Amino acid sequence: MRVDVVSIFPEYLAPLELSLIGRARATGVLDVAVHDLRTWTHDVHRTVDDTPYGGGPGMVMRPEPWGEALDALAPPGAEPPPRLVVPTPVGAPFTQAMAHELAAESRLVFACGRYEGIDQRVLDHAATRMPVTEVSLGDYVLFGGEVAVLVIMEAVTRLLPGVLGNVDSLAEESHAHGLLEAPVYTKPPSWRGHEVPEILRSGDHGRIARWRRDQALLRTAARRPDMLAALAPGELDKKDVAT
Ligand SMILES: N#Cc1c(-c2ccc3ccn(Cc4ccc(CN5CCCCC5)cc4)c3c2)n[nH]c1N
Repeated sequence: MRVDVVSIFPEYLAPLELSLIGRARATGVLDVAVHDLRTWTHDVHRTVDDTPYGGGPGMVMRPEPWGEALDALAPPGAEPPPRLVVPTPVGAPFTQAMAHELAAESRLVFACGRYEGIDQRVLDHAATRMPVTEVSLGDYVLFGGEVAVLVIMEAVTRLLPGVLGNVDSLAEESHAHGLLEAPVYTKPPSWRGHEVPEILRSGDHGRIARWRRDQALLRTAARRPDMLAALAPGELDKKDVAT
């Protein structure tokens, strides 16, 4: 997968060189390039923003540098065109399902906005020649899109072939089964007066699976009743609701 990221703070994306993403890059699974939007400015002050039409707080990112950046990174006629991913407070919620969709793409271009956002015409023009996805991490307000790109890139990279050694963990992930995961434990068996639940040390895999399912249901009911309500009919088998 080829990924281009455009930002006025390219150094914010330095973590993309670390850990599993760094290894995915080193092994060729992932090819990432980070670009400074100011590369595509031509004035002495390298201006990327201006006041909003219609008034309102803050500044808006000018369309011209973005237009030239996207022309350079996604030349008209390039096949297949990349998917343009734009983190924004007004985007669709980023979910594990969306992470899977993005992981299936061969090319992604991330546009990191700042200030009050990017002139809408940039997205409208891009949409005439490539798929555009406006995405939000959640209902809270960030300074810009860079942190969102780090989150999205981590969620997507985990799904790429060969990145996660233990593919079982992908299959077991809560958002794959619609429930939150059960609590996890490791050695020592007793720590500061806290014991590992005996069931997990019993070796009885059937009872352990039952216990984990029960814990997942309890957690989900307590913390994410929306996920419980969204479970497909039949996902909760009779044993789950036994008293
Ligand atoms: N993903 C994601 C995000 C972002 C995100 C993503 C990208 C950018 C680019 C710029 N900002 C800053 C910003 C902050 C608030 C507002 C809204 N205005 C506030 C003042 C009155 C008018 C409306 C706009 C722009 C961004 C924030 N925030 N939260 C997420 N989950």
